[in-house]
Amino acid sequence: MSVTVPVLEVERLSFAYGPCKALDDVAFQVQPGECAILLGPNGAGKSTLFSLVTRLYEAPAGQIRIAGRSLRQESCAALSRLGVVFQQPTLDLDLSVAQNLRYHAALHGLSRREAELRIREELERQGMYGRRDEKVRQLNGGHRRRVEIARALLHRPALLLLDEPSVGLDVPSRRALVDHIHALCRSQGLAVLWATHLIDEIGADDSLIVLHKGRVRAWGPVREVLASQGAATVSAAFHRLTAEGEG
Ligand SMILES: Nc1ncnc2c1ncn2[C@@H]1O[C@H](COP(=O)(O)OP(=O)(O)OP(=O)(O)O)[C@@H](O)[C@H]1O
Repeated sequence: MSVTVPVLEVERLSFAYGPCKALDDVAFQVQPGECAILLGPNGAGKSTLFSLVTRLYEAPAGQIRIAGRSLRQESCAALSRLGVVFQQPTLDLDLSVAQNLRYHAALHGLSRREAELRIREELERQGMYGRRDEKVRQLNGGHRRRVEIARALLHRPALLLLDEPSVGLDVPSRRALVDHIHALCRSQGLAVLWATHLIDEIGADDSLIVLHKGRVRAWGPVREVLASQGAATVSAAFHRLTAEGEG
């Protein structure tokens, strides 16, 4: 019997900024092909968790494994399996789409030939290959996001981290982004950890990780979290889970 290694394993993770406990004994897993939505009110600890998974900060307590590799003990191997789209766009506006992607491919040590093949593949997947020679400045927000996703997937990560990537997008661009990410999970077996405030971005087959005041209040498939809270909607379950401990 084959055992699937989780793409992301977070175990007993805690982190504090001085006296302020930002994460307290956080644990969850994301499996291949799973889209896990990280929901939490302001200050819940989402950015701190992302900073630890991307190794911007070192976790003093707990363990993070990406595709079975410990972020602490095998950090290069672990990080090479990670793609990230930050909330703030990070493309160079004065370079073309292809130039931005080539730069990223070089950082990941891809050969020129391999880089060109993957750039084509990822941009075609996003319907952006015909625009590869345009400067990023000429693209609208939705198209820039697509380029960022193509870039994050260029080195074929097992795990894609999305930090509120739909902020600032209009409704059709947001819908297209949500559909696209879900299609990638299904077709590529990509695992996604997606931080969002927007409950309408959640699909029926996604899983939820609800973080509040640094602790995981619920983790599991959407329907199980709804059932555990006796809630009809994600919004109602979220309000129940995050009202606890207020005041
Ligand atoms: N650099 C810092 N120094 C001190 N405290 C911090 C720092 N960054 C975050 N915090 C605190 O840590 C806790 C978690 O913050 P974090 O930014 O991770 O939450 P978040 O869920 O990302 O919030 P938001 O949705 O508002 O971005 C909060 O109480 C916050 O005030």
